[in-house]
Amino acid sequence: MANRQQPSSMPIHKYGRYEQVDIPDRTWPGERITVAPRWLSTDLRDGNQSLIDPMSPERKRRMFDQLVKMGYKEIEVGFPASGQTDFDFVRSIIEEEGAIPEDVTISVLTQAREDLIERTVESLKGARRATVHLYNATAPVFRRVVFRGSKDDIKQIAVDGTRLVMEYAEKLLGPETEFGYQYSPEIFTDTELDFALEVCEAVMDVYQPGPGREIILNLPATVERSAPSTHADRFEWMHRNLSRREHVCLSVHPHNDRGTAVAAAELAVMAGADRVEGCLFGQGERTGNVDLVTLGMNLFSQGVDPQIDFSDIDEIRRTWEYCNQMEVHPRHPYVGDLVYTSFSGSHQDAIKKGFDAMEADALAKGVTVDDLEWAVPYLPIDPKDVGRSYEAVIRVNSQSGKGGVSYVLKNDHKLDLPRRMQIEFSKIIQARTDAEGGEITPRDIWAAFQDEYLPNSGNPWGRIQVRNGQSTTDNDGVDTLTVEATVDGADRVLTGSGNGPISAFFDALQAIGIDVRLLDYQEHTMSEGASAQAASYIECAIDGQVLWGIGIDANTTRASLKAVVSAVNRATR
Ligand SMILES: CC(=O)SCCNC(=O)CCNC(=O)[C@H](O)C(C)(C)COP(=O)(O)OP(=O)(O)OC[C@H]1O[C@@H](n2cnc3c(N)ncnc32)[C@H](O)[C@@H]1OP(=O)(O)O
Ligand SMILES: CC(C)C(=O)C(=O)O
Ligand SMILES: [Mg+2]
Repeated sequence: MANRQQPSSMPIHKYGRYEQVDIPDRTWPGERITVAPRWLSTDLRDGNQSLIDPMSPERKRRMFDQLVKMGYKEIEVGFPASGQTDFDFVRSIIEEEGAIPEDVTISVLTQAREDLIERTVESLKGARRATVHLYNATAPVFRRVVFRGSKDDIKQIAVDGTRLVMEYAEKLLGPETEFGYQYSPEIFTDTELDFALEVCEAVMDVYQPGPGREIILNLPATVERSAPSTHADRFEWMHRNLSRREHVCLSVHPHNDRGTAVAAAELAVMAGADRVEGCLFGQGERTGNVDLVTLGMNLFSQGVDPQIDFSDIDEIRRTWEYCNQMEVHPRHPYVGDLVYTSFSGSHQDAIKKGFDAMEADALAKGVTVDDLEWAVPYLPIDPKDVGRSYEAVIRVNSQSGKGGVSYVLKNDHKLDLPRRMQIEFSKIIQARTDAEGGEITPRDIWAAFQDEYLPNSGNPWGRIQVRNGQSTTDNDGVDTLTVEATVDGADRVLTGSGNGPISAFFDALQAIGIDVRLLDYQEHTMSEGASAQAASYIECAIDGQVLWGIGIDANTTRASLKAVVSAVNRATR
């Protein structure tokens, strides 16, 4: 087919191309992530600084406790020199016995300005483990517009800032504090690579990382501008060229301006990054920081332990929504309201078959479904693993087919409809969703099913209602059936004989002018144990119409007779 697209009127001349990196022997495409990187949550700093209404101390504390509970061991808790609120929050968690677990390191951000550095270090007094994180922008436009200085001037800001952090840490923090240092060349992604390296080296010359003295070099995509592959190339280049690499924790800090922060983080880890900074559900400046939940769950879905507990994702989401006063989008990966739900017919069909196949495999292997590798089409993970139920997995509207409707009946009512009956009932539901629009709930599907096939339960309709039946079998295997029934409102006793109760019943119906021929018959138990109910499904040709009926009863013979009545009544409805 010819491409008929036309040039747009968009002002494309305003934007330049992002430079590629010349690294033809790149190795990252062949790497796999087999262990979780170190995580740092910056929800309380980058996330908080981008809120219309920054978190109150109480909200900050709720978020901090949630992050600790999930297993984050590095948490950026604020920008203490920004004002009293952040400073007091840092003091409050340090001063409250046990608020910061022994193995959790808090970190705080500061600009490279002496007064701010002093205040920042002061906020950490008495902390068990604390990192000061210093940043200054290094990209050309920032050098020219913000700092109005040369490359050397900008490098000097980083060098002086690092020296000041060390001096104030020495002066203000006691031996009880295990002190760490992090430097970020802000706007790394727009900084010339050799200059970013030069600044990082100069910072290291001051800080002198070495055995037992790690430095965290965090290379932020402050504004995401490149493809994740180019970002990865830049990381591989830094990873290869940094000196003292074994004493450097190389950290990635993607923002999501192009919507590819998750990919950028993953490829950066493949390219050598040891650590990822981000926020839950992608909160953060503009389009957000990289989403730590998606990253962690992506590992989980590949069989890699994220070392973070997402098993109650709705609880995490509720806390996040409360603290940020924002809502998670219904399509947000792993957590949105609709992400484990299929409306469309072919998806539902495949999901239902997937669940059935998992059950059958588990049965055949003598294990539980949870012991098997997850293999349900259209569901990348088992919703149960994040605390979701299967209730919302399939929802039915006009785009749905037999798979969805029969999934609801099987899941909610233990009725495993034969395939042709699924098709028959699905048409009934389809007619309704087409006529009324919107979604039909599982409760309404069940009401429609009862009304269509089980009219005797609470809603008697149809020509025949059976009350009692007795059958006897003679020595030749001929069944004689006597049934007490109401036929067209009058009490009748029907008798017939055949080579089984169903054919005997057909014979009895023949006597009152109803011609029934058996086409298919299936049954299954609905539960285990002595009081188990059985479901019988019968497909009949009745006076020229082909119809299904269903009967449910603890006795399989009664269930099959009820199924015949269900079909016969439907034929004359
Ligand atoms: C990418 C990021 O997310 S970076 C983190 C951003 N977060 C925040 O800014 C939240 C907290 N910040 C604040 O509350 C305020 O900015 C404060 C209190 C820290 C400082 O406020 P102010 O003193 O009014 O300065 P302001 O923030 O406007 O900074 C501008 C000045 O700092 C300089 N500056 C900016 N960043 C840095 C830096 N990292 N290191 C050194 N100087 C810096 C600018 O060049 C400018 O200097 P000038 O006044 O000489 O032109
Ligand atoms: C302070 C730095 C790390 C930052 O948040 C950014 O550049 O996005
Ligand atoms: Mg940021």
